[in-house]
Amino acid sequence: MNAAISLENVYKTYNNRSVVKDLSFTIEKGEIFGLLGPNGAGKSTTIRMLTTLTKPSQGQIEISGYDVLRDSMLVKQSIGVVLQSLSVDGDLSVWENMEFQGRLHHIPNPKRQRLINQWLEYVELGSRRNDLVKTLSGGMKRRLQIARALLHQPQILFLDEPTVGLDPQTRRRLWEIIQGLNQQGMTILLTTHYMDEVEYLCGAFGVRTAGDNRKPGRIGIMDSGKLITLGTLQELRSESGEGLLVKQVGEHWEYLFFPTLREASNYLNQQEDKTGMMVRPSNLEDIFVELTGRQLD
Ligand SMILES: Nc1ncnc2c1ncn2[C@@H]1O[C@H](COP(=O)(O)OP(=O)(O)OP(=O)(O)O)[C@@H](O)[C@H]1O
Repeated sequence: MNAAISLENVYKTYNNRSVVKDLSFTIEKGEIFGLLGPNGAGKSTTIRMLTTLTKPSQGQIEISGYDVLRDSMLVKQSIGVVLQSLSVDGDLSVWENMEFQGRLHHIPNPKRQRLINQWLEYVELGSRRNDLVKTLSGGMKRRLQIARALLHQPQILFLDEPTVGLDPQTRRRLWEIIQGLNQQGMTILLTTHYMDEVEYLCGAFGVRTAGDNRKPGRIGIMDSGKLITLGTLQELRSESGEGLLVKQVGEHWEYLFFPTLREASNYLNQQEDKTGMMVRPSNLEDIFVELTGRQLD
């Protein structure tokens, strides 16, 4: 079995209300997987269950072949976690934050020093090692969080909305860092509200180098606690329709999916009155809105 992450009929219930319902899917080793969903869909709760921060109410979760309930220590050793809240200590220096994490994981010296150096260089914070974390920008803090999560050499990295609140340049730099980790073989599960993030990291726009045999990442969309679809960007587009006719009706827009762009164009050409109509390829946001019936905040 080559699964890095596997969920089987997982539920999470708070006060008799199931906020995650019958979740089953598998993520392969080395895969990059984007979990999308509107606010309250259950993405963070799912990440919290996968990272042993909260227990599933029902069902089975295995991480690197270890059960999250029975073998939680082994699970913790095999994962790195970057959550939404910035959990780095602002009154410590960059290096001290890394030192603290290394000691928590009982990484002996000189290996600890070597790994701290290696990961700070990787996230381009080597020159800021002695600076207090509170003097860093939001993007630098996020990079420090990633470096810290990787210090104990996990095989799987969980990122809960890694680029929220960051400017476009900083977001792109983080994408490159995340993609680089995946290219080195790291399994990555991220949640996000940003369609372009998923399209870049899990879709057709991710940079592929010559001889790069990686498969495109997969995307899961959750809504009201359930996984409503799962596949590569291309699979999701084929399923919903690759061609889209956008039509203005009064103050609203209607979206009509067609199997191909050509079929959408043919339909448009057959219309006597083409006012307020246009045809274009469908994208992830169209599919998201079609499936969840609403847009992300
Ligand atoms: N500790 C808790 N106690 C009770 N309800 C909770 C708890 N944690 C989460 N919930 C509820 O579970 C549902 C799913 O929340 P969750 O944070 O997992 O969604 P999300 O998809 O991550 O949303 P967002 O995109 O806003 O972060 C929400 O209705 C939330 O109010």
